[in-house]
Amino acid sequence: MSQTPIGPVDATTVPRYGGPATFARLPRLDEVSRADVTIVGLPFDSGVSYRPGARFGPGHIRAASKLLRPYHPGLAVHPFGAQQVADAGDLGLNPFDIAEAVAQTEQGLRALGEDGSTLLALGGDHTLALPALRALATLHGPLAVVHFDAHLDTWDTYFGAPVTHGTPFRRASEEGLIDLERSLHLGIRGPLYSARDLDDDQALGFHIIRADDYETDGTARAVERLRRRVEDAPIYVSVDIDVLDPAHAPGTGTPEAGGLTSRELLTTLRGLTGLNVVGADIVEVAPAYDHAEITGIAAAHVAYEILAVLAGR
Ligand SMILES: N=C(N)NCCCC(=O)O
Ligand SMILES: [Zn+2]
Ligand SMILES: [Zn+2]
Repeated sequence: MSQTPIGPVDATTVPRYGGPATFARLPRLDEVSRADVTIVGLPFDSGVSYRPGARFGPGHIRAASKLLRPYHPGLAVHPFGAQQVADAGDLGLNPFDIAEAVAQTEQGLRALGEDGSTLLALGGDHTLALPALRALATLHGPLAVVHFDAHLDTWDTYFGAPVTHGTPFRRASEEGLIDLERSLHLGIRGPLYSARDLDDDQALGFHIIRADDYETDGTARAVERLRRRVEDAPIYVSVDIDVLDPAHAPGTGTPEAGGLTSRELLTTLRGLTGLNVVGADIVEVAPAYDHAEITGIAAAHVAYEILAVLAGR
């Protein structure tokens, strides 16, 4: 990075509730010559199996990100100062054709990432992890997927449909986009269709750190297991906000009781410091079910935590 990054609008000059509608009031991508990290919205929710509304996620996360400050004390970094972060706005995705929206996402992300910029995508539903992995695997080869979710998302089909928000990691596994020796789910819990769901997931090769494991073993142990699993592989971080307990994230489409606290999630993400994160998404934020921006704030802080990890590179 040769120039000083352009950071957020100064909150001592322009109050936080005003200013640009970009993530954290950062510059738009067209206002900087190049971004080290590009934030992009993916407003699409035609792949959901229950409550719709995640198409409004990107705007909600941006609105809830206005209070983020420039210094991250936990990691002693300036997430917006150590690197140029910019907001590319939203991709235009067809709401009536999943296959086309998935193709548009892959193409859009590939275009944004081709200059080496690290992508942080704001969903949108979890279907979008599939085109994101397609785009990034072309650049990096098979990726270690660090997947935070209540759900496995390795189911086969819904109503015969292969590309949905419950199936992205099955399809991506079949396509060879995932390093299945280095991938894991964290926060898994709740009712399944049958015990076979877990067998199928294990047969693909995923490891699981369950929500219950946080209760019995604590967050530090989860971080230890996570780091041992991924080693130095290129990592794709996928955060389905329903990994959080509905008390910490009510604004989502398929909520499950007994989830992580936002503190457990943020601390685990911080544990990715020093690892090779090459891309990330935050998905399933459905603002119509949110209250007092609880879910939006959690998602904005998840993004900030990931940016802080990237700033440490
Ligand atoms: N990816 C999310 N959020 N949910 C998947 C749930 C699929 C189901 O309805 O069983
Ligand atoms: Zn989920
Ligand atoms: Zn999911």
